[in-house]
Formats: sequence, C-alpha cells, structure tokens
Amino acid sequence: MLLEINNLFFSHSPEKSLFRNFNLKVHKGKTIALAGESGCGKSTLLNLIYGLLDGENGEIIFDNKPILGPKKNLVPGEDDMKLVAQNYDLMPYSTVAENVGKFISNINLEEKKEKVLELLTVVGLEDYASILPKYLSGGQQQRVSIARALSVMPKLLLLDEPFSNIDFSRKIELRERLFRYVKEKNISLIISTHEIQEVMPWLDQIIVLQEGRLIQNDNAEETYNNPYNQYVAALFGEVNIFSEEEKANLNLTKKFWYPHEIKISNDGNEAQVLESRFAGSHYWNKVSLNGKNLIVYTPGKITNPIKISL
Ligand SMILES: Nc1ncnc2c1ncn2[C@@H]1O[C@H](COP(=O)(O)OP(=O)(O)OP(=O)(O)O)[C@@H](O)[C@H]1O
Repeated sequence: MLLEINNLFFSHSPEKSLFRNFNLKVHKGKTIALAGESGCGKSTLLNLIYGLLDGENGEIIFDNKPILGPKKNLVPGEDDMKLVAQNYDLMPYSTVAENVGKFISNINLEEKKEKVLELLTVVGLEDYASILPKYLSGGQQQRVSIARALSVMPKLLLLDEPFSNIDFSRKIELRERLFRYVKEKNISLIISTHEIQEVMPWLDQIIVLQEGRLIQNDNAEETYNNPYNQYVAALFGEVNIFSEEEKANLNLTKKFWYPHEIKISNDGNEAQVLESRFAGSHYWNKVSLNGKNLIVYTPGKITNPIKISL
C-alpha cells in the first residue's frame, strides 16, 4: 500500500468540519482522479496528504511512514512525494530550465540537461528553456511546475487541477504525454479535477468527494455506469434524472440516463421535440416526455413527431 488514510478528521474552522472519519487506500502505480464540485475538499485533502495541514485526528501513512503536519514537521514535504498546487511556486529569477532542474543533481551536467529537456518535452515547453517564468502565461507556468515535480521521480505525484489554465488543444496534448510518462515511470498520480471527462481515458480509479465525504471509489467505467447518486452522475456532464416514482411508471431499469442513452425509436413512447440544436459531434435536443423535459443527443436534427425509448 502506498498511501493509507485512516479515521482522518479535519476542519478549517471550529464551526464547520470538513473531513469526519475519512478513510482511503491508494495502491502503487495507479492514476487516480479526485473529483467533486468546487468546495468539496479536494485541495484540502491533497494538502493534508502532502503534510501542509495538520489533521485533528487519525493518520496518513505514506510508504509505511506517518505524514506529520507542520506542527511536527517544520519543513513539510517528502522526498518521494510532490504536490503541484494551484500557485506554481517558481523561482522568478531563474529560467524555465533552471526551475525544472532545481531538484536534479549537478554531478553530471550533460545528463541533467538531457533530463530537463525530456521533462520540458513532456509538458510541451521545450522551446521555452531559457526564458524567465514571468514571461510565461499562467498555464505555461503551471506546466513548468509539473515538469519540476516529475524531475524527482516521486512515488506519488499530487496535481491540483493541473489543466485549469490550459487551453483545449494544448490540454489534449499535455494530458496524453503526462499520463503516458507517469505510467511508464510507475509514478502514482492523484489528480484533482471537476472535469472528469477530460481525464477519464487515463484513469484507473475515481474518488468522489461530496462535502468532505468519500461517496464513491471505483474504476471509471463502474463510476460512469453506476453513479452512487445524482451528484456523481452530474460530474460526467448532462444527465437526466428520474424519481423513484417516474422510474416505476416508465418501467425503467435505472434512475440516471445520459443524453446519448435515450434513443429515437418507433416502438418507444411518444414525445415532443422542444428544441434541436447542432452541437458538433451530435445534435442537442430538449424533448418532453409526458411533461418531463429530457436532454437527448442524436446524430441528426430531429422534428416532431417522435418516439423515444429508454
Ligand atoms: N484556509 C481556509 N480557511 C477556511 N476555510 C477554507 C480554507 N480553505 C478552504 N476552505 C473551505 O473548505 C472547503 C473545501 O475547500 P477546498 O479548497 O479543499 O475545495 P476544492 O474541492 O479543492 O475546491 P476547488 O475545486 O474550488 O478548488 C470549502 O468550503 C472552502 O471554503
């Protein structure tokens, strides 16, 4: 076991506790998303794991050693663990290459140079080696910080919303290179995100937090197909939710239906098209089924009359 959190209690303020008896186990080499809506506790949990905050009770064991918070450990951080937080913490008067090489030994300078270039290539910044961080955008600085964290080959890498400042096309490239690199080097990764869709193909596991509670911990397919509740289902984008009563009346097998799961079909129930809009890979439609509005994705534009099946 690489990381174990047992019976953890933590609150930022006495009035409101965040984690109450929180438990989690993380195996070596896994790529894990820490998901949940803004404010559910993702950053706080990463800071606790990294030892930047003191838990009130319970323990965090990393690589068989307890993590001590700032009260007991004046210089927080572990050799084998790195956190890339949302403030990138770069050295302002050192170049991008010097920042990335900060933790790499100077014994063999040629080797160091090669390693820095390899890491800059992973994050797509190989052309920026000799530039000072202040000339980079927020997203580029974030990538320098990721490259620096990778340089120590940590056993566990914690990334707090690493793609938050990066535009779509860059994100796609970075995502593939980063996830491949950590798998190749057997680095375990916990990545916080409120956009699971963006990282889903690369995940071994999704941990879902809701107001500090761990409500689901499964692989991506299981989480998507059997979301614990409406909150989990909604993390994957638009979803149609049926009450127990509606489920029984319509004879449905489940309560949550993603828009692409609802089909136009001759042997379905009569429904009315309210809107049908082009959305790139599909048409986005709002249809009414017995007065209940549903979102349905179809390959082409749809017009009345229609029948839908669930
Ligand atoms: N330093 C702090 N003092 C008091 N409350 C805090 C502090 N930091 C966070 N909180 C509160 O703790 C809760 C969890 O915050 P946290 O930043 O961990 O959430 P998050 O899931 O990472 O959110 P986001 O996705 O927006 O980054 C929130 O209600 C937040 O307001």
